[in-house]
Formats: sequence, structure tokens, C-alpha cells
Amino acid sequence: MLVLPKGVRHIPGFLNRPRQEKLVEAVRAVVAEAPLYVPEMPKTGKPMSVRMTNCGSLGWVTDRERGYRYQAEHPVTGRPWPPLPDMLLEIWRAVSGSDKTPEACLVNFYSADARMGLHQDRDERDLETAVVSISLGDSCLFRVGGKTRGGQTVSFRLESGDVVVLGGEGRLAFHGVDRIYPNTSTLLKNGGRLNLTLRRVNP
Ligand SMILES: O=C(O)CCC(=O)C(=O)O
Ligand SMILES: [Fe+2]
Repeated sequence: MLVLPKGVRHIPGFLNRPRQEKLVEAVRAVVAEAPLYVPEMPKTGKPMSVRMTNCGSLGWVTDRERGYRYQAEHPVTGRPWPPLPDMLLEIWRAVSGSDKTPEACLVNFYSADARMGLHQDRDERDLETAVVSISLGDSCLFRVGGKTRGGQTVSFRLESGDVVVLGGEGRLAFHGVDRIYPNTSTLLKNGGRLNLTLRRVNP
């Protein structure tokens, strides 16, 4: 049995296939309004391998000059982010354990060779409310550890429809995506993996 760090909850198969399809439709509508863009690492300007967009009143963005932050507008179009689809709010209510509403949903798209290095989600002013993460499409190898870099980590697969909650003691757990397993899902017509993370930004 895999033991997850305290406060880290993995809910396999939270969304059945019809719900996954409905959510993909909602994400397609978001991306049509707020296109995926290539985020840059702070200072170096190195492009990340994932492509990103957001929905909600705030979105997480990063570029060379201004680094990691939340803002109300898409960095390329300058337009406000599209609203959070109702289904995301439903999922949030079901698993977050919070009465607050999320302001931001970061949408990450991983092609076959994309990954995400170990990091903490700590750009929110609210570091108590849980972060809720939803996986769609190809599977990935997810890694999660404790609150300090360099500590012990555990790895497991996230499949389409799985939800991960980083709450309580797990809110600041280091986590990342080591690899994508291409062609492991038929959900997205052109393959790849979508990850949606719901975040409360303001306390
Ligand atoms: O893709 C994932 O499962 C994790 C994404 C993530 O950690 C993030 O966007 O902060
Ligand atoms: Fe994260």
C-alpha cells in the first residue's frame, strides 16, 4: 500500500467518463476564449514545457520579467479570464472542505514530452484552503513529498478522472509531474494530458 503524505488525498476515478467528456467540453470553451500560451520561468525566461491558460476571476501566470503571480487578465490577449464552469464549482464543493469559492483554475496542457518540476503551490495569499487538482486525458507519473525540498517523496500514476486534494498539512507539499504516458487515454482526440487546479487566492 502506498502511503501518501498527511493531507494529500488521491481520489481515483472521481469523474466517470461522461463527466470527463462534459468537463473537456467546458475546457475547450475556455481555451477558445483564453488560448493556451507558453509560460516562462522567472528571470531566465526559459519556456515551461506545459502550455497554460486559466478561468475564474484570477489566473496564475509567469514570465521572465514579472515572475509568478495571479492576475485578472490573460497575458497575451489582455482580456479577462472566462468564468469558472459550474462543474468545477461542483467538484470544488464536493472535495475541498472549504466554504470559500475558488477564484482561479489553472489549466495545464501536457504534450507527450512535457513535465513539471517539483514545486509548492504558494503564490496564493491564502495558504490554508486546499488546492484541488483534476486530471483528464493521458496518465502521468505524479510525485509528492513533504513541505521541504529534498525530503522523501512518493510517486504514483494519475489517470483521467482522478482528483488530488492538497489540504491541511498537505497544502504546501512539494509535488510535480515526472512524465506523461502517451496514448493511455482516448478522452482527448489528439492525446496529451489536461490538469486543472482550483485555487483560493485571497484569504
Ligand atoms: O499537472 C499536475 O498534476 C500538477 C499541476 C501543478 O502542480 C500545478 O499546476 O501547480
Ligand atoms: Fe502545483
